Amino acid sequence: MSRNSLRINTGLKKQEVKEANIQVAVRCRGINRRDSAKRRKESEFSVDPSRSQIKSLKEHGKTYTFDRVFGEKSTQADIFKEIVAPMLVEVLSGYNCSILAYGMTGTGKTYTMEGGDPSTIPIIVNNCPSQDAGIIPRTLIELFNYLSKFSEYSVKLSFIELYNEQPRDLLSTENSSEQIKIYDDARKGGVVIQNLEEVLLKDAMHGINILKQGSERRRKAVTNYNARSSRSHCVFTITIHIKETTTEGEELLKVGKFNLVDLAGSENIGRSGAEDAHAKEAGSINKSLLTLGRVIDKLVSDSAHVPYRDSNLTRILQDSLGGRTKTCIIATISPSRNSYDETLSTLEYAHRAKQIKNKPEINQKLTKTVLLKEYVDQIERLKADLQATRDRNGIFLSPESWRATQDEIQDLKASAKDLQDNIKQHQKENHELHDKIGCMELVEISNRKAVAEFQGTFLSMASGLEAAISKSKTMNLELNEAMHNQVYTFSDQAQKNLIDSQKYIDIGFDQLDKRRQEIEQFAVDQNKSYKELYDEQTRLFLEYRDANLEAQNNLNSNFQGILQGLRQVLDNHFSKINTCHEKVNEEMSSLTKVTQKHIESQNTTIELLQNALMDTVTSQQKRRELFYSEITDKINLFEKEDCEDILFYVRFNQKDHLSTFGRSYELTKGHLTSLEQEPNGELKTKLESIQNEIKSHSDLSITTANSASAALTSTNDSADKTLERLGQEHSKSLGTFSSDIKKTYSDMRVPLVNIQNGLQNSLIPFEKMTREKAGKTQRVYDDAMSYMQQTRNEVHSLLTEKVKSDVSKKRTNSRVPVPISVTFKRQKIDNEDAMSNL
Ligand SMILES: Nc1ncnc2c1ncn2[C@@H]1O[C@H](COP(=O)(O)OP(=O)(O)OP(=O)(O)O)[C@@H](O)[C@H]1O
Repeated sequence: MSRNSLRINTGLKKQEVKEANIQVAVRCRGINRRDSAKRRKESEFSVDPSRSQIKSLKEHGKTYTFDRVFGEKSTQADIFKEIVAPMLVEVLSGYNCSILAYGMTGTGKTYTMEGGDPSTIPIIVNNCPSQDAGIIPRTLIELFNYLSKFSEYSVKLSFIELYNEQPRDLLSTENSSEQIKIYDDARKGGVVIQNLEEVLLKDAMHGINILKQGSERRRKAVTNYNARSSRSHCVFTITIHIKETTTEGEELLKVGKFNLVDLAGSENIGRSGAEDAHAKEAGSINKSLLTLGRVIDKLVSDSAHVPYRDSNLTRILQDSLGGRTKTCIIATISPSRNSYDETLSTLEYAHRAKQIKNKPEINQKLTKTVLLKEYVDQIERLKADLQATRDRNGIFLSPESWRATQDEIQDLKASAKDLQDNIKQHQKENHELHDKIGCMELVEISNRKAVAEFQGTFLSMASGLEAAISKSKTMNLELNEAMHNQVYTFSDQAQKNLIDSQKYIDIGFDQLDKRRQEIEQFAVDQNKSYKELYDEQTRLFLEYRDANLEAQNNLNSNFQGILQGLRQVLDNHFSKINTCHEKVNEEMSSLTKVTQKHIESQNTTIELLQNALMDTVTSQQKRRELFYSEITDKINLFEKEDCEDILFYVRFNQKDHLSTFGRSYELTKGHLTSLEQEPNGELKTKLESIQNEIKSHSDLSITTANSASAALTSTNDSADKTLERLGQEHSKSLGTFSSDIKKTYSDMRVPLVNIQNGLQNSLIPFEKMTREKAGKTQRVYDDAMSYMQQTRNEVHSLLTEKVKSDVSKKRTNSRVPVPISVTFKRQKIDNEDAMSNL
């Protein structure tokens, strides 16, 4: 083991460098026993390792994308394979690399870096890392496996913690925390940790044992979130030298450094249950993490001044953040609902850090001669110191040590300057605060006025509340007196006070509940009797209705009987009419047949007569034509002989002949007419007799039909009348029935409405009383709340004054009490809800 000064970034040679973003991975562990039982099941984040995303499931929740996301199923081996192994390769090529585990307390930083609790879980099983072994043991095993190929190498490690901002060597056997110093090397650049022990490792197991021992010495405590909560930041550094021989035969040393940093957990002091010294630890942890956050912000915003010097943590990590180191941050989160805010803040923090750009540079390879020269120089320097001390009295230093001391002084001066800058900044902030306080004081005055007015009404409040208020006042006075020393306890007292008020309000609520139960019982009873009454009325109504229905049914069946009889009479009539009709039809068809025969024989006779007449006419015609042709021939002959006398004679004869012929023609015609007329007269007579016969049959049918129809009509009329009468009787009985029902309804309605009104009226005073009680309780509660708020404001203003006076007192680093924010949850008593429950 050698005590040395560890240079965080040494031996870097100038080279073309490319900027590279810090890699950020997020690991979400599974739910464990300590996560709040209520909220264990449903996480408010969805973790998607395949897309390297984490999404808040709340409304308007953000989605965060990282370089890698590991879900609860990811193993230690996965983390090593995907994050650490590639970085180890970089270290072995001569880069400085850092892995930082950051996250809320209890989320698995130490588990990720070191592994499970080594007192219960073995780190090595069968010469292999156990399932729970973390990054450090896996790195050591993998490193020595790799180095076994080389003949000459060295692996050194150092292990320090920063507890309450103070560095402490976890490898030192002495209680030597005072001896470690962190300062800037003005000449070579970088941060130097003086007097740090470095152990030369023989093998991986050696390194793992050292890790175990150092880890045991690390400060731990039990918190609500973690049974072995680390209360310090710790840096485990592995420095590797590998000898290489160039083609020219020159021996070179390749240097790589691996910083494995397990940061203390950020925590909500109230919820982690940290008290007294642990609250102070937590405050210090949060402070250094806050500085880390500010450094990240400044780096991201490319600010000219990055406040690395504001905390030892950021000084040590200076090269890993925005420097020449390759860095990866593993942000650990819990899936528990309880940790939603902390998880969100870790994700925001990690997301911002993703934008930091480093400029990784490979370390210059050292030649054996240079290294030997460095060692020889160091020995010479130490010798010179020893000699100088031996030769003279007092403290004497060699020029080298003198220069180192000078460096340290320079560093201290730079720190002092930074502090002065900080003081100026704080002064500026103080001025601004002062102005704000001025404004607040004005508000305070008006508040006091309002409070004074309120106190007037407040005094007239119920006696039970007065007791609680006077108790609060007493507690407030006590608080004011003890405020300087008991700021931390104020929260508890205020809480108690609040609990007392809450108790009083709870009693009020209990009474209100009781009263409500009584009213509900009353309402139930009323409802019961109302229901009984209603059931009775319904039963009576149903009985009455059933009786009426029966009567109606009887009436209906009687009516149906009568109707049936009437229908039968009608049916008889109709069958008689039908028989008549059939007879008439039969006679009509026989008459039609006879008539048809007469007509046919008549037609034959007419045809015969017409033929005979035609024959007579034709022979007459022929005779006349013959006669005419004889006459014509004779006339032609006489005309040819030109004999007037003869012609005259002939013509005279012809005239005779003609008149003779005319007479015989008229005779024939008359004969014909008589012939024509004779048969026509017979036929007519016959036809007339047939027609008469038909008419008499038809008249008989019509008479029969008319009498049947008249009988039917009279039957119908009498049936209609009977029906009308029955209908009138029925509607009359129905009218009586319905007016009876109406009357029963109206008789029932009045008592029912009265019952309802009675119920309503009986409820009104209860409603009013409940409303008043609820309103009164709300007012009492509001008054108590505003009084508590005023008390809080007073405490706050006193604290502000305290802060001012502390700042003005030489602006020393004296501890300024952290104002505790007391928030009172306002519970609204919903009158509407209270009433609706009735
Ligand atoms: N991925 C995981 N798988 C199994 N157990 C885990 C895992 N992460 C954490 N744990 C367990 O959760 C508990 C808390 O883990 P750990 O001590 O590593 O948290 P931490 O972040 O280092 O807390 P603190 O900041 O308080 O030191 C331990 O019991 C640890 O074994």
